[in-house]
Amino acid sequence: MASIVQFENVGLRYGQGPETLSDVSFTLSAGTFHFLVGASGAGKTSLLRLLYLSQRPSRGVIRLFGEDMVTSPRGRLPGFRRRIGVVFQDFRLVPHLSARDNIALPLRVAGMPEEDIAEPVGEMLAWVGLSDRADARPPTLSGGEQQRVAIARAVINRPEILVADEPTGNVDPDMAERLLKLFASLNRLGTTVVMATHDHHLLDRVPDARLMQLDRGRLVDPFVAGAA
Ligand SMILES: Nc1ncnc2c1ncn2[C@@H]1O[C@H](COP(=O)(O)OP(=O)(O)OP(=O)(O)O)[C@@H](O)[C@H]1O
Repeated sequence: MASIVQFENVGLRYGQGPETLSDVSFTLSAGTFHFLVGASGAGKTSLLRLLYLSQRPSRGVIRLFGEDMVTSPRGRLPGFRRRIGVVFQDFRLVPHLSARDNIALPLRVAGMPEEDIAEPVGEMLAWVGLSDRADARPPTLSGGEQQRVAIARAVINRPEILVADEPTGNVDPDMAERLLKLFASLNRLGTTVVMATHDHHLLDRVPDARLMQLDRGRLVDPFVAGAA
């Protein structure tokens, strides 16, 4: 399988502080599913930020889609970012847009004709159980509902890479399993998934998922979930 993500001796330092991530090296094959785990403060969100290109490393090499992201001209980064779906820990929904229009955003940005947008958005709303909240704006939604809108927005255009930071942190166990199934079906269609989670119950729910474990900014040797 071709590799879609490669980190080589990546380090990240915020300002003049100590390194938050050190000597992080790994390769993800296209179409794989990875859980990212580690104690609070271990560097999970920081690693994901590097992966979805909102942060540049202080050292090392990051290759996505076979291209070097560190030396790539800044003007090309938005094009790469559009191939990556992101579920942010704090959702980052557009507050004045309805749930429906938040979910439709990636399709509009990609230039999909307006008449083709309603159907996939309706399907996604149903998938995340929010058909009856389609016209609600984020400030009037609960945390769990906002999280589901954020997930629907991240996956609607079937990104090549899906990066999700604690995507089940605000939902009940049944909804967490349902959302995980959504990620797994997207993964079966070819999307490479990296999902940070504190929820260890979910780890054996995705067959063949691998575990990436961070310990104080360093990656512990990966092993297959469930085998440990
Ligand atoms: N923008 C920032 N500026 C300075 N320090 C930061 C910044 N973001 C994160 N850090 C620091 O980097 C370290 C790792 O934080 P990070 O959020 O990546 O951990 P995490 O594993 O995602 O934690 P959690 O599970 O609590 O979300 C922490 O010590 C944090 O204080």
